[in-house]
Amino acid sequence: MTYAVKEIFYTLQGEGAQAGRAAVFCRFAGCNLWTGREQDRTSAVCSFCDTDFIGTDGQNGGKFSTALDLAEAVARQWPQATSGKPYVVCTGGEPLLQLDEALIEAFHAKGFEIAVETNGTQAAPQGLDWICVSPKADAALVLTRGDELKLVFPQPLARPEQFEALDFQHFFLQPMDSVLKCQHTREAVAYCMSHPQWRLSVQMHKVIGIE
Ligand SMILES: C[S@@+](CC[C@H](N)C(=O)[O-])C[C@H]1O[C@@H](n2cnc3c(N)ncnc32)[C@H](O)[C@@H]1O
Ligand SMILES: Nc1nc2[nH]cc(C(=O)O)c2c(=O)[nH]1
Ligand code: SF4
Ligand SMILES: [Mg+2]
Repeated sequence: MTYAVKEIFYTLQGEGAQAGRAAVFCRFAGCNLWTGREQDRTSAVCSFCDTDFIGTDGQNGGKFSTALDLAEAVARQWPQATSGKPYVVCTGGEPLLQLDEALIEAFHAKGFEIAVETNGTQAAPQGLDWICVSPKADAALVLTRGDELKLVFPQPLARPEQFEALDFQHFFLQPMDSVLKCQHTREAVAYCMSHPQWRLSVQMHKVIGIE
């Protein structure tokens, strides 16, 4: 299996229950809900994406012909001789189009705890340590259990009530980043205050200006 990776970088997780934790981000190229091209955005199933996931031309990106090659490239970004469990966040694009059990084994063999950020339209392979599902209106949800459900808000056709009974430990609303971000944030705050099952996820990395 060849893995197409847009970029690999070391930063702090900016979102959800693990926000503030040091992590290597492995951003896979490609998504099943948008081509990534601006001219296709309005007709895409997912039209609010904040990420460039086309191609393999980002920092440390490339095509990796084996799971070991990719795991080594990720491990090179983790600081040497530190305390704390190495942590990799697999994202994209849609990581579950590519992340397979061979790669999970290779990351584990390098000592990594493995998280995934997924749109929930694909089944997850065995062995992941942290599953964050972010459902999208108009895309059938296949992955209905995990560690956190992080709903970009508001999506008129994907309301929090549709997901509140699913099997997740944490439920987050993440204000949709767009020209209306401030309004979306106020609406998410109001929803969390009236529905305390839900917590607010502010995209911390954007606030503090890190990757
Ligand atoms: C770029 S996606 C990649 C992973 C996967 N395809 C997914 O959608 O979960 C990473 C996270 O950013 C969120 N996201 C994407 N665009 C956003 C936006 N405009 N505002 C807030 N969150 C956004 C997604 O919902 C997801 O939780
Ligand atoms: N710092 C930081 N945290 C993140 N959490 C999820 C991200 C993503 O794009 O999947 C992301 C990201 O791009 N940067
Ligand atoms: S599913 Fe994720 S990567 Fe794909 S377009 Fe939507 S937010 Fe972006
Ligand atoms: Mg991001």
